[in-house]
Amino acid sequence: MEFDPTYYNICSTRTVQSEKRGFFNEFCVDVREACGDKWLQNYFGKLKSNAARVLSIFSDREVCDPVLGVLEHVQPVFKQKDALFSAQRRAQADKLLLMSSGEGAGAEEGSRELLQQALLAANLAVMRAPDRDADPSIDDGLSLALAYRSRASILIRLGEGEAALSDLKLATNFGLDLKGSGDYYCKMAKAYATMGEPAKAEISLKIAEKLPGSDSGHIALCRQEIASVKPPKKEPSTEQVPKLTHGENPELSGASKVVKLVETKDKGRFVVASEGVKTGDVVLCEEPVAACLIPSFFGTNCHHCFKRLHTPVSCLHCSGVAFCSAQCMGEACSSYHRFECEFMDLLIGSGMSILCFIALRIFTQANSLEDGLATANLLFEHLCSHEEVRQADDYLQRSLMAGFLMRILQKSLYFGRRKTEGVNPTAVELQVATALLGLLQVLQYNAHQIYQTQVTEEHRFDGSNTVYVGAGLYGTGSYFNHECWPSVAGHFVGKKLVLTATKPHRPNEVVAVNYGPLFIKMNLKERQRTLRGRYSFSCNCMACQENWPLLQKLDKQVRFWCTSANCVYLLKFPKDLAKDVRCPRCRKNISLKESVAKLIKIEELYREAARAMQDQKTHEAIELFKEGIEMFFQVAALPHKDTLVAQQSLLKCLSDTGTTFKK
Ligand SMILES: C[S@@+](CC[C@H](N)C(=O)[O-])C[C@H]1O[C@@H](n2cnc3c(N)ncnc32)[C@H](O)[C@@H]1O
Repeated sequence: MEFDPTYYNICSTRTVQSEKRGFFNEFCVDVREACGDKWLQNYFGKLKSNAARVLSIFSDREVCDPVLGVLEHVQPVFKQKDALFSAQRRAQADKLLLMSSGEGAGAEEGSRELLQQALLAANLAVMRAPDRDADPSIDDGLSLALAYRSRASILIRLGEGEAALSDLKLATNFGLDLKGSGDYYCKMAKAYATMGEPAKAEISLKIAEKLPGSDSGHIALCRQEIASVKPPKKEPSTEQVPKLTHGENPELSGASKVVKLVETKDKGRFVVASEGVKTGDVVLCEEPVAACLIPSFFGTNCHHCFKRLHTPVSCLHCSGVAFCSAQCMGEACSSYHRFECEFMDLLIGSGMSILCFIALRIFTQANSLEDGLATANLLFEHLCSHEEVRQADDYLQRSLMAGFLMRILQKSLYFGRRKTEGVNPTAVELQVATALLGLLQVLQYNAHQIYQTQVTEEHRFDGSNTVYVGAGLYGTGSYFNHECWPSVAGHFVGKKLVLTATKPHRPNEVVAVNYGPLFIKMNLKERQRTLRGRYSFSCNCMACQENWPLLQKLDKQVRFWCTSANCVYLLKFPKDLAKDVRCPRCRKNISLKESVAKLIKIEELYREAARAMQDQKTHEAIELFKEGIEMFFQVAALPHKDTLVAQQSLLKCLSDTGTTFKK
């Protein structure tokens, strides 16, 4: 397929700027107008290195004025804390909690509804409350601690003891002197009771009794209440980190020993089976080098581990991001978030893509500036960036983004206190901007979308949905090439990328992922256009070579392998099973009776697996699909409608063992 530069540019632009909205777009347009075509094509477009490009945008007179002019104005823009708002939400939460206790018998539903509303208000109170003593004019500087305490009471009523205990602990951490109060130990006792830990509940009550001036009446009432507590049934987590089949490959971190890396001139480096891979083998289980949550999920998912939020814990300085636990908050705030915190709304408002967030994160999460530089340079050196197809416009846009991100780092004191407030980069700042430009190039071709599965209350599969919550860069995951029908299924456990074989692979057979265009949904021409534009290659996979039809146009046809030893020829379903067929390749007469019998067995396995899915027996379904698919590839080849559906269903089941959430 011909290279289409206009389409390539549209695709490429999207990887820097996710939306037309946002000031970064205007910034690019202004710079583009100022520099003119001649300079862009004849000078900038001919520069040979990222260092030269970055230096050029800061120093060439054709562009430096608008560049410095805009970057000069970079200032913190973030969601501030608001103690008054927090106190109001807390009062609302307390009132709703009180109202829920007033609901009479038989009004359990209504009470639960009120408690859920109370929890929402308390969550807002937590998110907007400033750190201890940051605003002493309201709540004596204790808004945050009070918000946690209020939320703990609601959680106890909701039967969520563990979360309540964590909030009580946070309330004391943020300044409430609760340890001398009988009420605190009574709350702890109730929390333990809902967790099914009566011994710990009793110890808490005993402590309450021993406190000076303890209210024995209140404690007795509490004991009574606890006696009638029925700990709610806890749904066991279905999330599992699988083990790599045959252990980790010492030469390919995160990958199994059943695969290896090879390289060819036309396909670059890619992963193939080493000895042979069976259906269901786990070939990759890898943490990202860096991963970022998409901004539209900042209110619903943990900024650090991407888990769905229930009782958020806030950053102590901004209200823009939320964490699922104090631990995630601590890890993020002592690392990348301290640099990103005050600039989050500016970054979002710029309209930059998720890939730009990842580029920035590689620096903000590093232990030191030197580590950040080393990681970024290594990634640029090792991952594909397709410098050969990049146009001058594209380089300019990416260089401007690199400059903007470097400016954010300057303003967030990533480089320490600077001698001047001006933008003009120092030598090391230029190195960072250069490395950022390199990252923006490799991320375009190597980042992975991160998914979670949304399941309904009623059923794990019926009505389930795949939700794209973030993106990440995976060191080994980046070496998997594409095919229009992948041979592995990808799912995520948190941010871990797991790839599982969905068919058997012979030694040296490509282990391929899918970059988006699937043959079952998109025709050959569209796929080729997308892959050319987005990933700069022409696909030559079997689905493309043989131009397999879309799933809806696929009939029930199946092609069987010739059964004579070492012959690799595909034969149509025989017209008369009683008769032998002649293979045109090996010229032998063979019987396909056994192959057809196996196909009948395979179809039965697929049906059993589908029934297991209907009964929500995920692991049973996985085993049945694995057995059926493995058997299919012994006797026949794709495309075969039922096997394609079985492979897709296997992916659904595997995703169900990863990160899922209920709405
Ligand atoms: C994520 S990287 C995969 C690793 C890459 N082959 C390398 O050497 O670094 C994506 C790039 O690999 C190449 N690629 C992926 N699948 C391919 C395929 N089926 N045929 C040819 N090139 C492919 C394209 O250049 C694409 O932009």
